[in-house]
Amino acid sequence: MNLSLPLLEVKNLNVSINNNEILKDFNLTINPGEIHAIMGPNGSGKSTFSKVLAGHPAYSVLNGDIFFKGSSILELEPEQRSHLGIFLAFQYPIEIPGVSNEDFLRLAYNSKQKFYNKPEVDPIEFLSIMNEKLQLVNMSPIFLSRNVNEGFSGGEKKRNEILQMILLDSELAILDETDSGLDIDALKTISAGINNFMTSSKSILLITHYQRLLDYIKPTYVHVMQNGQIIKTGSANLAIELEKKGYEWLN
Ligand SMILES: Nc1ncnc2c1ncn2[C@@H]1O[C@H](COP(=O)(O)OP(=O)(O)OP(=O)(O)O)[C@@H](O)[C@H]1O
Repeated sequence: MNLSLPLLEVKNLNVSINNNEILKDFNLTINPGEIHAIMGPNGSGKSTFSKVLAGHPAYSVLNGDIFFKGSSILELEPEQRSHLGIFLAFQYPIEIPGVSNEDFLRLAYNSKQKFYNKPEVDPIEFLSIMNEKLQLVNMSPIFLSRNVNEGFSGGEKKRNEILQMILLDSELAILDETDSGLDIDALKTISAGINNFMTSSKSILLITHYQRLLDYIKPTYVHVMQNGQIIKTGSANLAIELEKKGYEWLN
């Protein structure tokens, strides 16, 4: 991988849903090794941005482009984006009744293996891979035999998202309010898992409302989003300032 190339480059992106323009001339560049946090008031377009990156079909890109590792991804299906290295941990992870977590994760893992012409793993090999990953997020193997997210508590769902992220080893991890619903110990465990995942060739985009997550995962940049645009960028200190002063002073 070319480390001098931005991992993600979003240029003048305008996005609408149901004829409502949500992202307006949105620009963001993320280089390998960087952690970016996006904060901002409710409804400012943070989740919309994350879903557009992952290729959610409900959103229309009216203008602009998204480059991942130097190539436009606008025409790519969500699955192709995922194989290329974009991972989105959902704000509200979905339940998949009737599908075991283990089967789901193995399918996702093998689908990526296949994309890169690598051998697929059988259930026994997969379990040995998973045992190591489960420990990283302090999850019991019991969760592998349960159906995907079905009946999981809020925090368990978030933990399961991070497990998937670690397994797929994606280069760009987008974490949408991963800290919400986590108890104090889980926040520390999950943060350690995320920090462990991070390398100089990967990047993380954190969407969060609270500074506390950034005590554990140190951002390179903190951005404030408002009305579909980034209106301010600063260092980790900006998050501390926002916690004290809110968003009003920025207008
Ligand atoms: N299907 C839709 N139809 C109409 N408007 C929508 C639709 N989906 C999202 N929006 C609007 O887009 C705007 C941005 O929503 P988004 O979820 O991206 O905000 P957010 O910054 O992530 O908010 P929060 O901090 O509350 O999670 C909101 O005003 C929302 O109502």
